[in-house]
Amino acid sequence: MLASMEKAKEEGADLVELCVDSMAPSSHISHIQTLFKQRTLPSIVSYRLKSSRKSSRGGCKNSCFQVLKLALDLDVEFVEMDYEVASDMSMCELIHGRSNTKIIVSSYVNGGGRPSTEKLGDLIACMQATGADVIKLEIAVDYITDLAPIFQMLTYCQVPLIAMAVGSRGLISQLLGPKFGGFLVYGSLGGKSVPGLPTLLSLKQIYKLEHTNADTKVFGVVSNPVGHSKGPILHNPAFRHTQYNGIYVPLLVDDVKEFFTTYTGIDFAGFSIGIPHKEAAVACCDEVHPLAKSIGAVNTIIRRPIDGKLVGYNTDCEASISAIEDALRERQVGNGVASHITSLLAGKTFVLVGAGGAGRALAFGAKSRGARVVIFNRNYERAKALAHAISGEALPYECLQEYCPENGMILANASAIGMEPNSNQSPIPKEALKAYEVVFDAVYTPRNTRLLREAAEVGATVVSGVEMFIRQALGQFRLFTGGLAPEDFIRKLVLEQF
Ligand SMILES: O=C1C[C@@](O)(C(=O)O)C[C@@H](O)[C@@H]1O
Repeated sequence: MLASMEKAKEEGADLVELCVDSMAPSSHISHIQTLFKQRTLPSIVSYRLKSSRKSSRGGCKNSCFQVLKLALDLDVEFVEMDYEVASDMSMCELIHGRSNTKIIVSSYVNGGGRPSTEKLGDLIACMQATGADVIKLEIAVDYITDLAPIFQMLTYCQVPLIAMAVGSRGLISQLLGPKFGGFLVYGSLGGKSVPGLPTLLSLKQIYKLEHTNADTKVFGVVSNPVGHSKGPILHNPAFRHTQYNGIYVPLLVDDVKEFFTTYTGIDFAGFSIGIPHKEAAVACCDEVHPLAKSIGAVNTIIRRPIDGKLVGYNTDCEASISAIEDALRERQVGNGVASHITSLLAGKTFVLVGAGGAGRALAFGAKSRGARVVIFNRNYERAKALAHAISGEALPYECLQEYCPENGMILANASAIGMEPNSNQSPIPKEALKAYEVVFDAVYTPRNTRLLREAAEVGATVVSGVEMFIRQALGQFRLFTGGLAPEDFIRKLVLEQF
């Protein structure tokens, strides 16, 4: 524990929690005393009866009392105990007789479904009556929307409150804790990923929560899965660079409609929309930009400050098409062809894999530049519907590998094939790539997908999804902040991090 404490110090922790219940039954009290005395950071000494291995056999309560009393005697900064322990008469005496130590009383709430603010309020009042200085609620949540009452409690509760929502959908209970007035935030040590817990390193290096306050605007990427998104490592530093008071967080959303009808506050200011929500999110907007409307997919939603209305945009279209056009232009210049041709895609065959949100953006973009768009998608019906919408062509997915009406075509993968953890996959065999002049992959994790590697090997010009990612994010940043995006800064940052 002392070694971990040193590690926490190196990673920038302000204080650590010493979960003594994990060591108490087997360790001699003198070892615990040594730990308390030799602590090198302010500490919370916690002893949970519920998680203790011996609790059912009794005796543990004694050990709990003994350890907590020792922590109080040694003036450890915080002592944390279960509500049940704090309500015990003999503990009450200790709590009221303490000198410098602050008491955290905690309770685990697992009601199933969204907890009501009334229920939480009542619980907090009872817990406060024990003489607690700080209340901690650990809450099991099934959906990200279950966190709304917790943010309300954090905002309005008069007592210092720690909220910790358990599980991967609970992550923002930590990241947005300080914005809503939470007393402290937990992070995991050593970059270790624990569902629902940010790493301490990400708190210090990416989110820098010390800069957030009640006025901080909340932005985030609404996606499922969401862990792959590099949005947080781009937008958070960019906000700081431009001195914009915002935070950008991963939002693991199951039901996009419910998300937008739950988080209606003006502080939830803007969103990137990722897989698989780009099409469903259109219906959540009060207004949709004409381009996004014709595409039928939004990847950006902002809450308009003047009236709180949700306005949807699509920055994927311009981002992906302009990246492909730039690559074509460079290739032509490399081949000694004049560089002033404006409609580089006109008359070209543009083979698109995928007919979801990103696929729709590419299809509309390519069509608007005069390309002949041919769509392949595992779900053929969806391919046909998109082809119909843009007056393009759809072919069965099985035909992709033989499809070769001409050479010098453009291939764009807008499906998730090849995305981590399935990075050994590619939508098309290497041999078939010889028919393509430019190959684009919307997948950006990994940066160099199997498709791009193989395309480069057969001599195609490749366009990475990272380029699309950067360009769509530049567009989003402008919409989020109303100001210019620091392009050079963002490019450098993303290329360093990928
Ligand atoms: O497709 C993407 C990527 C993204 O979903 C992300 O992973 O951060 C964010 C979206 O805005 C964008 O259109």
